[in-house]
Amino acid sequence: MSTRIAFLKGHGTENDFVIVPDPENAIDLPPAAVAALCDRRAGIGGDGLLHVVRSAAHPEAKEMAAEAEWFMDYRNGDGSIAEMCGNGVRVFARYLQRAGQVTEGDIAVATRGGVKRVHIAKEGDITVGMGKALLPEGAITVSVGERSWPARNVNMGNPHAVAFVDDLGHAGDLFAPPLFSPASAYPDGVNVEFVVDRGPRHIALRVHERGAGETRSCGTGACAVAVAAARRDGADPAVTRTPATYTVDVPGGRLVITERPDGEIEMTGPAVIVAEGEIDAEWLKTVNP
Ligand SMILES: N[C@@H](CCC[C@H](N)C(=O)O)C(=O)O
Repeated sequence: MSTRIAFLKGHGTENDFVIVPDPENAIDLPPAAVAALCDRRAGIGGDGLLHVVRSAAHPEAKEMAAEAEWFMDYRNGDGSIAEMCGNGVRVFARYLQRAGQVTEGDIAVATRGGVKRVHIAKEGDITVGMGKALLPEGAITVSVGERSWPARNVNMGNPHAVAFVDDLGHAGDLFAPPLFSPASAYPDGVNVEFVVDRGPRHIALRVHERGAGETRSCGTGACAVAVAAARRDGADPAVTRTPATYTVDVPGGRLVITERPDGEIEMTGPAVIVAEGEIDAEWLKTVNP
């Protein structure tokens, strides 16, 4: 392996990522190396890492290679693996565009949550087909300190608990993960969203992400809260045959989410590459001996 490894840094509504292009899947990135790269003091810093690999070169993506040339091997900032990242997939597409691997228009990206269709507009935002939400039945409770709320279980490929609150400040500092019950609802942990109304079909959230802590945005989380809000508001596009669009304000910006009558969810938002550089492979070896 060369002594320098290329990286880029990007964000989508301030959900920020270290991007490691590795078309042939030649770079060893165990959890400790990912956590070190995402460390905001001793590393580059990021909520997560986007390992950019050709689908054909990755054992988890080979079967998607005919449909999608590139695989988003997404990792959380603590090194754990997640099924899907909505902001990440937009940033991933922006990277491919900047690298000349794709042009504007429609592309497909393989993820652990399946192949996602991405539209890169000529200027500005990127739209992702996020698939359908699953809404498992069962009462969920989310707690922070002395406060508890009923929550909606929404699966966007990854798990979410959505709690409507009176005030986003009631979620406290979110330094520790919110508690949830029953534990059996989320055997692999959960992303927790706290939501308030801002106006008709306009909501705002704070999120505590599994594997990252409180972040400035979560794309799958924004989709989960839009679906939970729609059901609460009596808007089920499958029943009304009318798309439901929600504007979701996150601490780092704004996402627009539309659920169509067939259940497919589209998310539109920005994706920005802010820097590129080189990782010292010798340093990486010290955190990944
Ligand atoms: N920030 C992401 C979600 C990343 C994965 C999540 N932390 C998990 O573990 O499920 C997004 O924009 O969707």
